[in-house]
Amino acid sequence: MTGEKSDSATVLVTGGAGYIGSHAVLALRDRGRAVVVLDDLSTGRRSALPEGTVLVEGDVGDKALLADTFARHGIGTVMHFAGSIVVPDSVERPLAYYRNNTVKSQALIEACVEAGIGRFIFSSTAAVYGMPERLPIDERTPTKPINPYGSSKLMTEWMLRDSAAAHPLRYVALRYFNVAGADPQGRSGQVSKVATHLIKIAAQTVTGQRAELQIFGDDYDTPDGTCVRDYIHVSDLADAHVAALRHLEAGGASEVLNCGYGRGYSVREVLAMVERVTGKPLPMRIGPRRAGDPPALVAGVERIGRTLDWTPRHADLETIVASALAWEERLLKDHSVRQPSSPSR
Ligand SMILES: NC(=O)c1ccc[n+]([C@@H]2O[C@H](COP(=O)([O-])OP(=O)(O)OC[C@H]3O[C@@H](n4cnc5c(N)ncnc54)[C@H](O)[C@@H]3O)[C@@H](O)[C@H]2O)c1
Ligand SMILES: O=c1ccn([C@@H]2O[C@H](COP(=O)(O)OP(=O)(O)O[C@H]3O[C@H](CO)[C@@H](O)[C@H](O)[C@H]3O)[C@@H](O)[C@H]2O)c(=O)[nH]1
Repeated sequence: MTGEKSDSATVLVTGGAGYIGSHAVLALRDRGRAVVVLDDLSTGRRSALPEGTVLVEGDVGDKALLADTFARHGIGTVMHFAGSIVVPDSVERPLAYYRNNTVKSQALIEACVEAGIGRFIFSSTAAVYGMPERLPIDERTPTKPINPYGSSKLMTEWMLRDSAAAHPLRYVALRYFNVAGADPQGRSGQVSKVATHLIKIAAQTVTGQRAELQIFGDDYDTPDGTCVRDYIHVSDLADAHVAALRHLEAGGASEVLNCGYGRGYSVREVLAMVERVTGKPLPMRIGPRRAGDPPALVAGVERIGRTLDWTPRHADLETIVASALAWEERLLKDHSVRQPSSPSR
Protein backbone atom coordinates (compact mmCIF):
# COMPACT_ATOMS: atom_id res chain seq x y z
CA MET A 1 0.00 0.00 0.00
CA THR A 2 1.27 3.46 -0.87
CA GLY A 3 3.06 5.12 1.97
CA GLU A 4 2.17 2.41 4.51
CA LYS A 5 4.70 1.95 7.30
CA SER A 6 6.63 -1.30 7.62
CA ASP A 7 5.46 -4.35 9.60
CA SER A 8 7.86 -3.96 12.50
CA ALA A 9 6.78 -0.39 13.16
CA THR A 10 5.78 0.76 16.61
CA VAL A 11 2.15 0.49 17.72
CA LEU A 12 0.49 3.58 19.17
CA VAL A 13 -2.02 2.58 21.85
CA THR A 14 -4.44 5.41 22.64
CA GLY A 15 -6.08 4.96 26.04
CA GLY A 16 -3.30 2.52 26.94
CA ALA A 17 -3.34 3.59 30.59
CA GLY A 18 -6.96 2.42 30.94
CA TYR A 19 -8.41 -0.98 31.80
CA ILE A 20 -8.51 -2.71 28.42
CA GLY A 21 -5.74 -0.66 26.79
CA SER A 22 -3.26 -1.56 29.54
CA HIS A 23 -3.92 -5.27 28.92
CA ALA A 24 -3.28 -4.68 25.20
CA VAL A 25 0.01 -2.99 26.11
CA LEU A 26 0.96 -6.05 28.18
CA ALA A 27 -0.02 -8.43 25.35
CA LEU A 28 2.03 -6.46 22.81
CA ARG A 29 5.07 -6.10 25.05
CA ASP A 30 4.92 -9.77 26.06
CA ARG A 31 5.38 -10.48 22.34
CA GLY A 32 8.28 -8.10 22.04
CA ARG A 33 6.39 -5.41 20.16
CA ALA A 34 7.39 -1.76 20.45
CA VAL A 35 4.57 0.29 21.99
CA VAL A 36 3.92 3.96 22.67
CA VAL A 37 0.89 5.01 24.74
CA LEU A 38 -1.06 8.22 24.25
CA ASP A 39 -3.37 8.94 27.16
CA ASP A 40 -4.71 12.03 28.92
CA LEU A 41 -5.01 10.07 32.20
CA SER A 42 -8.60 11.25 32.63
CA THR A 43 -9.62 7.76 33.78
CA GLY A 44 -6.35 5.92 33.18
CA ARG A 45 -3.38 5.56 35.49
CA ARG A 46 0.31 5.77 34.79
CA SER A 47 0.78 2.85 37.19
CA ALA A 48 -1.25 0.60 34.83
CA LEU A 49 1.67 0.68 32.40
CA PRO A 50 4.54 -1.76 32.62
CA GLU A 51 7.84 -0.18 33.53
CA GLY A 52 9.65 1.39 30.60
CA THR A 53 6.51 2.03 28.52
CA VAL A 54 6.70 5.36 26.71
CA LEU A 55 3.69 7.50 27.71
CA VAL A 56 2.76 10.60 25.76
CA GLU A 57 0.43 12.46 28.09
CA GLY A 58 -2.09 14.31 25.95
CA ASP A 59 -5.36 14.41 24.10
CA VAL A 60 -6.21 11.99 21.30
CA GLY A 61 -7.88 14.86 19.41
CA ASP A 62 -4.72 16.99 19.37
CA LYS A 63 -3.59 16.69 15.75
CA ALA A 64 -0.28 18.50 16.23
CA LEU A 65 0.61 16.14 19.08
CA LEU A 66 -0.45 13.16 16.97
CA ALA A 67 1.67 14.21 13.97
CA ASP A 68 4.65 14.74 16.25
CA THR A 69 4.13 11.38 18.03
CA PHE A 70 3.72 9.47 14.75
CA ALA A 71 6.95 10.94 13.35
CA ARG A 72 9.01 10.80 16.54
CA HIS A 73 8.21 7.16 17.28
CA GLY A 74 7.82 5.68 13.79
CA ILE A 75 4.23 4.63 14.34
CA GLY A 76 2.87 2.05 11.86
CA THR A 77 -0.42 1.03 13.50
CA VAL A 78 -2.86 2.76 15.81
CA MET A 79 -4.90 0.83 18.38
CA HIS A 80 -7.58 3.23 19.52
CA PHE A 81 -8.99 2.59 23.00
CA ALA A 82 -9.24 6.18 24.29
CA GLY A 83 -12.79 7.26 24.96
CA SER A 84 -15.60 7.76 27.43
CA ILE A 85 -17.42 4.58 28.37
CA VAL A 86 -20.26 5.01 30.86
CA VAL A 87 -23.64 4.44 29.18
CA PRO A 88 -25.91 6.35 31.63
CA ASP A 89 -23.41 9.23 31.66
CA SER A 90 -23.68 9.35 27.85
CA VAL A 91 -27.44 9.79 28.18
CA GLU A 92 -26.94 12.77 30.51
CA ARG A 93 -24.03 14.33 28.58
CA PRO A 94 -24.46 13.23 24.96
CA LEU A 95 -22.39 16.02 23.47
CA ALA A 96 -19.43 15.22 25.71
CA TYR A 97 -19.56 11.64 24.38
CA TYR A 98 -19.86 12.72 20.75
CA ARG A 99 -16.89 15.02 21.29
CA ASN A 100 -14.61 12.59 23.09
CA ASN A 101 -15.56 9.46 21.15
CA THR A 102 -16.56 10.70 17.71
CA VAL A 103 -15.03 14.13 17.09
CA LYS A 104 -11.66 13.14 18.53
CA SER A 105 -11.68 9.85 16.62
CA GLN A 106 -12.25 11.90 13.46
CA ALA A 107 -9.11 13.93 14.26
CA LEU A 108 -7.15 10.75 14.93
CA ILE A 109 -8.25 9.04 11.71
CA GLU A 110 -7.49 12.21 9.74
CA ALA A 111 -4.04 12.45 11.31
CA CYS A 112 -3.41 8.80 10.32
CA VAL A 113 -4.48 9.46 6.72
CA GLU A 114 -2.26 12.55 6.55
CA ALA A 115 0.74 10.67 7.98
CA GLY A 116 0.23 7.60 5.75
CA ILE A 117 -0.51 5.28 8.68
CA GLY A 118 -2.40 2.47 7.03
CA ARG A 119 -3.47 0.22 9.92
CA PHE A 120 -6.06 1.04 12.56
CA ILE A 121 -7.66 -1.15 15.24
CA PHE A 122 -10.72 0.29 16.95
CA SER A 123 -12.48 -0.47 20.26
CA SER A 124 -16.12 -0.73 19.30
CA THR A 125 -18.91 -2.22 21.34
CA ALA A 126 -21.92 -4.52 21.32
CA ALA A 127 -23.85 -1.36 22.23
CA VAL A 128 -23.99 -0.61 18.48
CA TYR A 129 -26.63 -3.37 18.17
CA GLY A 130 -29.06 -1.88 20.69
CA MET A 131 -31.82 -4.37 21.55
CA PRO A 132 -31.35 -7.17 19.01
CA GLU A 133 -34.21 -9.61 18.66
CA ARG A 134 -32.27 -12.71 17.76
CA LEU A 135 -29.33 -14.53 19.33
CA PRO A 136 -26.51 -15.02 18.75
CA ILE A 137 -25.86 -11.56 17.37
CA ASP A 138 -23.75 -11.77 14.23
CA GLU A 139 -22.14 -8.79 12.52
CA ARG A 140 -24.93 -8.58 9.91
CA THR A 141 -27.45 -7.77 12.64
CA PRO A 142 -28.77 -4.24 12.00
CA THR A 143 -27.00 -1.62 14.11
CA LYS A 144 -29.57 0.32 16.14
CA PRO A 145 -27.86 1.85 19.18
CA ILE A 146 -30.20 2.98 21.94
CA ASN A 147 -27.88 5.41 23.72
CA PRO A 148 -25.40 8.15 22.75
CA TYR A 149 -22.45 5.95 23.78
CA GLY A 150 -23.39 3.31 21.19
CA SER A 151 -24.11 5.96 18.55
CA SER A 152 -20.80 7.72 19.20
CA LYS A 153 -18.95 4.44 18.59
CA LEU A 154 -20.98 3.47 15.53
CA MET A 155 -20.18 6.81 13.90
CA THR A 156 -16.49 6.08 14.32
CA GLU A 157 -17.00 2.71 12.63
CA TRP A 158 -18.63 4.58 9.73
CA MET A 159 -15.75 7.07 9.51
CA LEU A 160 -13.34 4.16 9.32
CA ARG A 161 -15.41 2.38 6.66
CA ASP A 162 -15.60 5.49 4.48
CA SER A 163 -11.96 6.50 5.04
CA ALA A 164 -10.81 3.00 4.14
CA ALA A 165 -12.74 3.27 0.86
CA ALA A 166 -11.09 6.60 0.01
CA HIS A 167 -7.56 6.26 1.40
CA PRO A 168 -4.83 3.64 1.85
CA LEU A 169 -6.13 2.70 5.30
CA ARG A 170 -7.24 -0.72 6.52
CA TYR A 171 -8.93 -1.25 9.87
CA VAL A 172 -10.37 -3.82 12.23
CA ALA A 173 -13.27 -2.66 14.41
CA LEU A 174 -13.71 -5.03 17.34
CA ARG A 175 -17.17 -5.00 18.88
CA TYR A 176 -16.57 -6.03 22.48
CA PHE A 177 -19.24 -7.81 24.44
CA ASN A 178 -18.89 -7.79 28.28
CA VAL A 179 -15.26 -7.36 29.20
CA ALA A 180 -14.23 -8.60 32.64
CA GLY A 181 -11.40 -10.15 34.64
CA ALA A 182 -7.81 -9.10 35.11
CA ASP A 183 -4.31 -10.01 33.95
CA PRO A 184 -3.58 -13.56 35.26
CA GLN A 185 -0.19 -12.34 36.54
CA GLY A 186 -1.86 -9.51 38.48
CA ARG A 187 -0.12 -6.76 36.49
CA SER A 188 -3.31 -4.86 35.65
CA GLY A 189 -7.04 -4.89 36.18
CA GLN A 190 -10.03 -2.62 36.42
CA VAL A 191 -9.87 0.53 38.56
CA SER A 192 -13.06 2.59 38.46
CA LYS A 193 -13.91 5.73 40.38
CA VAL A 194 -17.56 4.71 40.14
CA ALA A 195 -17.98 1.04 39.24
CA THR A 196 -20.94 0.03 37.10
CA HIS A 197 -19.95 -3.38 35.70
CA LEU A 198 -21.48 -6.44 37.35
CA ILE A 199 -18.31 -8.44 38.07
CA LYS A 200 -16.46 -5.37 39.36
CA ILE A 201 -19.35 -4.56 41.68
CA ALA A 202 -19.45 -8.18 42.87
CA ALA A 203 -15.71 -7.99 43.61
CA GLN A 204 -16.21 -4.79 45.60
CA THR A 205 -18.99 -6.48 47.56
CA VAL A 206 -16.86 -9.55 48.30
CA THR A 207 -14.07 -7.31 49.62
CA GLY A 208 -16.46 -5.38 51.87
CA GLN A 209 -16.37 -2.11 49.94
CA ARG A 210 -20.12 -2.42 49.40
CA ALA A 211 -22.66 -3.80 51.82
CA GLU A 212 -24.65 -5.59 49.14
CA LEU A 213 -25.23 -5.95 45.45
CA GLN A 214 -28.47 -5.31 43.63
CA ILE A 215 -29.71 -7.53 40.81
CA PHE A 216 -31.32 -5.19 38.31
CA GLY A 217 -34.51 -7.09 37.57
CA ASP A 218 -35.43 -10.79 37.70
CA ASP A 219 -38.52 -10.64 35.52
CA TYR A 220 -36.87 -10.72 32.08
CA ASP A 221 -37.83 -13.28 29.49
CA THR A 222 -34.68 -15.34 30.11
CA PRO A 223 -34.23 -18.81 31.69
CA ASP A 224 -33.88 -17.48 35.27
CA GLY A 225 -35.41 -14.02 34.75
CA THR A 226 -32.09 -12.12 34.96
CA CYS A 227 -30.18 -10.61 32.02
CA VAL A 228 -27.81 -12.75 30.00
CA ARG A 229 -24.41 -11.49 28.79
CA ASP A 230 -21.37 -12.87 26.97
CA TYR A 231 -18.42 -12.20 29.31
CA ILE A 232 -14.96 -12.13 27.72
CA HIS A 233 -11.70 -12.18 29.69
CA VAL A 234 -9.80 -8.94 29.18
CA SER A 235 -6.54 -10.80 28.40
CA ASP A 236 -8.24 -12.79 25.63
CA LEU A 237 -9.60 -9.53 24.29
CA ALA A 238 -6.09 -8.06 24.37
CA ASP A 239 -4.86 -11.10 22.42
CA ALA A 240 -7.61 -10.50 19.84
CA HIS A 241 -6.05 -7.07 19.26
CA VAL A 242 -2.65 -8.65 18.67
CA ALA A 243 -4.30 -11.08 16.23
CA ALA A 244 -5.98 -8.15 14.47
CA LEU A 245 -2.60 -6.43 14.22
CA ARG A 246 -1.09 -9.54 12.62
CA HIS A 247 -4.05 -9.76 10.24
CA LEU A 248 -3.50 -6.20 9.04
CA GLU A 249 0.28 -6.58 8.88
CA ALA A 250 -0.19 -9.66 6.69
CA GLY A 251 -2.20 -7.52 4.26
CA GLY A 252 -5.64 -8.63 5.49
CA ALA A 253 -8.76 -6.68 4.57
CA SER A 254 -10.74 -4.34 6.78
CA GLU A 255 -13.12 -6.16 9.12
CA VAL A 256 -15.80 -5.57 11.73
CA LEU A 257 -15.69 -8.42 14.25
CA ASN A 258 -17.58 -9.35 17.39
CA CYS A 259 -15.43 -10.18 20.41
CA GLY A 260 -17.03 -12.62 22.80
CA TYR A 261 -17.11 -16.38 23.36
CA GLY A 262 -20.58 -17.03 21.94
CA ARG A 263 -21.83 -18.21 25.33
CA GLY A 264 -24.13 -16.31 27.67
CA TYR A 265 -24.41 -16.30 31.47
CA SER A 266 -27.24 -14.79 33.48
CA VAL A 267 -26.63 -12.33 36.30
CA ARG A 268 -27.61 -15.06 38.75
CA GLU A 269 -25.14 -17.52 37.19
CA VAL A 270 -22.34 -14.96 37.47
CA LEU A 271 -23.15 -14.29 41.12
CA ALA A 272 -23.38 -18.02 41.86
CA MET A 273 -19.88 -18.36 40.41
CA VAL A 274 -18.65 -15.55 42.68
CA GLU A 275 -20.05 -17.45 45.66
CA ARG A 276 -18.44 -20.67 44.46
CA VAL A 277 -15.03 -19.04 44.04
CA THR A 278 -15.11 -17.34 47.46
CA GLY A 279 -16.98 -20.14 49.25
CA LYS A 280 -19.16 -17.49 50.91
CA PRO A 281 -22.67 -16.17 50.35
CA LEU A 282 -22.76 -12.83 48.54
CA PRO A 283 -25.11 -10.25 50.07
CA MET A 284 -27.56 -9.40 47.31
CA ARG A 285 -31.14 -8.34 46.72
CA ILE A 286 -33.45 -8.01 43.76
CA GLY A 287 -33.96 -4.43 42.62
CA PRO A 288 -35.86 -2.85 39.74
CA ARG A 289 -34.73 -3.17 36.13
CA ARG A 290 -32.02 -0.75 35.02
CA ALA A 291 -33.17 1.45 32.14
CA GLY A 292 -31.85 0.43 28.74
CA ASP A 293 -30.71 -3.11 29.61
CA PRO A 294 -31.33 -5.59 26.77
CA PRO A 295 -32.50 -8.98 28.17
CA ALA A 296 -29.77 -10.98 26.41
CA LEU A 297 -26.60 -10.24 24.43
CA VAL A 298 -24.57 -13.14 23.11
CA ALA A 299 -21.97 -12.72 20.36
CA GLY A 300 -21.98 -14.60 17.11
CA VAL A 301 -18.30 -15.54 16.90
CA GLU A 302 -18.08 -17.37 13.60
CA ARG A 303 -16.57 -14.41 11.77
CA ILE A 304 -13.76 -13.66 14.25
CA GLY A 305 -13.01 -17.39 14.36
CA ARG A 306 -12.47 -17.61 10.65
CA THR A 307 -10.77 -14.22 10.19
CA LEU A 308 -8.22 -13.96 12.97
CA ASP A 309 -5.68 -16.42 14.28
CA TRP A 310 -7.09 -16.07 17.80
CA THR A 311 -7.50 -18.82 20.37
CA PRO A 312 -9.00 -17.67 23.68
CA ARG A 313 -6.97 -18.90 26.66
CA HIS A 314 -9.21 -17.88 29.56
CA ALA A 315 -12.67 -18.69 28.23
CA ASP A 316 -14.41 -19.80 31.38
CA LEU A 317 -16.42 -17.86 33.89
CA GLU A 318 -14.53 -19.21 36.88
CA THR A 319 -11.20 -17.87 35.55
CA ILE A 320 -12.78 -14.51 34.79
CA VAL A 321 -14.35 -14.18 38.22
CA ALA A 322 -11.29 -15.49 40.12
CA SER A 323 -8.93 -13.07 38.34
CA ALA A 324 -11.28 -10.13 39.00
CA LEU A 325 -11.44 -11.03 42.71
CA ALA A 326 -7.66 -11.47 42.97
CA TRP A 327 -7.16 -8.04 41.39
CA GLU A 328 -9.68 -6.40 43.74
CA GLU A 329 -7.84 -7.82 46.75
CA ARG A 330 -4.55 -6.55 45.38
CA LEU A 331 -6.08 -3.09 44.85
CA LEU A 332 -7.10 -2.94 48.48
CA LYS A 333 -3.72 -4.05 49.80
CA ASP A 334 -1.31 -2.31 47.46
CA HIS A 335 -1.71 1.42 47.39
CA SER A 336 0.76 1.83 44.50
CA VAL A 337 -1.61 0.28 41.95
CA ARG A 338 -4.25 2.87 42.88
CA GLN A 339 -1.92 5.84 42.74
CA PRO A 340 -3.50 9.00 41.30
CA SER A 341 -2.82 9.39 37.63
CA SER A 342 -1.16 12.81 37.85
CA PRO A 343 -0.63 15.41 40.55
CA SER A 344 -3.23 17.74 39.09
CA ARG A 345 -6.10 15.24 39.20
N1 LIG B 1 -15.14 -1.86 29.44
C1 LIG B 1 -16.03 -2.39 28.62
O1 LIG B 1 -16.82 -3.26 29.01
C2 LIG B 1 -16.08 -1.97 27.17
C3 LIG B 1 -17.02 -2.58 26.33
C4 LIG B 1 -17.06 -2.22 24.99
C5 LIG B 1 -16.15 -1.28 24.48
N2 LIG B 1 -15.26 -0.69 25.32
C6 LIG B 1 -14.33 0.32 24.75
O2 LIG B 1 -13.00 -0.01 25.10
C7 LIG B 1 -12.23 1.18 25.24
C8 LIG B 1 -11.46 1.13 26.56
O3 LIG B 1 -12.38 1.02 27.61
P1 LIG B 1 -11.91 0.77 29.12
O4 LIG B 1 -12.95 -0.06 29.78
O5 LIG B 1 -10.49 0.34 29.15
O6 LIG B 1 -12.05 2.25 29.71
P2 LIG B 1 -11.01 3.14 30.55
O7 LIG B 1 -11.76 4.36 30.98
O8 LIG B 1 -10.34 2.32 31.60
O9 LIG B 1 -9.94 3.53 29.46
C9 LIG B 1 -10.05 4.64 28.59
C10 LIG B 1 -8.68 5.30 28.52
O10 LIG B 1 -8.73 6.37 27.58
C11 LIG B 1 -8.15 7.54 28.16
N3 LIG B 1 -8.82 8.69 27.49
C12 LIG B 1 -10.12 9.03 27.51
N4 LIG B 1 -10.34 10.11 26.75
C13 LIG B 1 -9.12 10.47 26.23
C14 LIG B 1 -8.69 11.51 25.36
N5 LIG B 1 -9.54 12.42 24.86
N6 LIG B 1 -7.38 11.58 25.03
C15 LIG B 1 -6.50 10.66 25.53
N7 LIG B 1 -6.83 9.66 26.35
C16 LIG B 1 -8.15 9.56 26.70
C17 LIG B 1 -8.44 7.42 29.65
O11 LIG B 1 -7.56 8.18 30.45
C18 LIG B 1 -8.26 5.92 29.86
O12 LIG B 1 -6.91 5.60 30.13
C19 LIG B 1 -13.20 2.35 25.14
O13 LIG B 1 -13.10 2.91 23.84
C20 LIG B 1 -14.56 1.70 25.34
O14 LIG B 1 -15.58 2.39 24.66
C21 LIG B 1 -15.20 -1.01 26.65
O1 LIG C 1 -24.89 -3.89 40.13
C1 LIG C 1 -25.24 -4.44 39.08
C2 LIG C 1 -24.58 -4.22 37.85
C3 LIG C 1 -25.05 -4.86 36.72
N1 LIG C 1 -26.14 -5.69 36.79
C4 LIG C 1 -26.61 -6.36 35.57
O2 LIG C 1 -25.55 -7.12 35.03
C5 LIG C 1 -25.64 -7.17 33.61
C6 LIG C 1 -24.33 -6.68 33.02
O3 LIG C 1 -24.21 -5.28 33.30
P1 LIG C 1 -22.85 -4.47 33.10
O4 LIG C 1 -21.73 -5.24 33.71
O5 LIG C 1 -23.10 -3.08 33.60
O6 LIG C 1 -22.61 -4.50 31.54
P2 LIG C 1 -23.60 -4.07 30.33
O7 LIG C 1 -24.62 -3.10 30.77
O8 LIG C 1 -24.09 -5.35 29.69
O9 LIG C 1 -22.62 -3.28 29.35
C7 LIG C 1 -21.28 -3.69 29.05
O10 LIG C 1 -21.29 -4.55 27.95
C8 LIG C 1 -21.80 -3.99 26.74
C9 LIG C 1 -21.71 -5.02 25.65
O11 LIG C 1 -22.43 -6.16 25.94
C10 LIG C 1 -20.94 -2.79 26.35
O12 LIG C 1 -21.51 -2.20 25.23
C11 LIG C 1 -20.90 -1.78 27.49
O13 LIG C 1 -20.00 -0.76 27.14
C12 LIG C 1 -20.43 -2.47 28.74
O14 LIG C 1 -20.50 -1.56 29.84
C13 LIG C 1 -26.85 -6.28 33.25
O15 LIG C 1 -27.96 -7.08 33.08
C14 LIG C 1 -27.04 -5.42 34.49
O16 LIG C 1 -28.38 -5.01 34.68
C15 LIG C 1 -26.79 -5.92 37.99
O17 LIG C 1 -27.75 -6.67 38.06
N2 LIG C 1 -26.31 -5.28 39.11
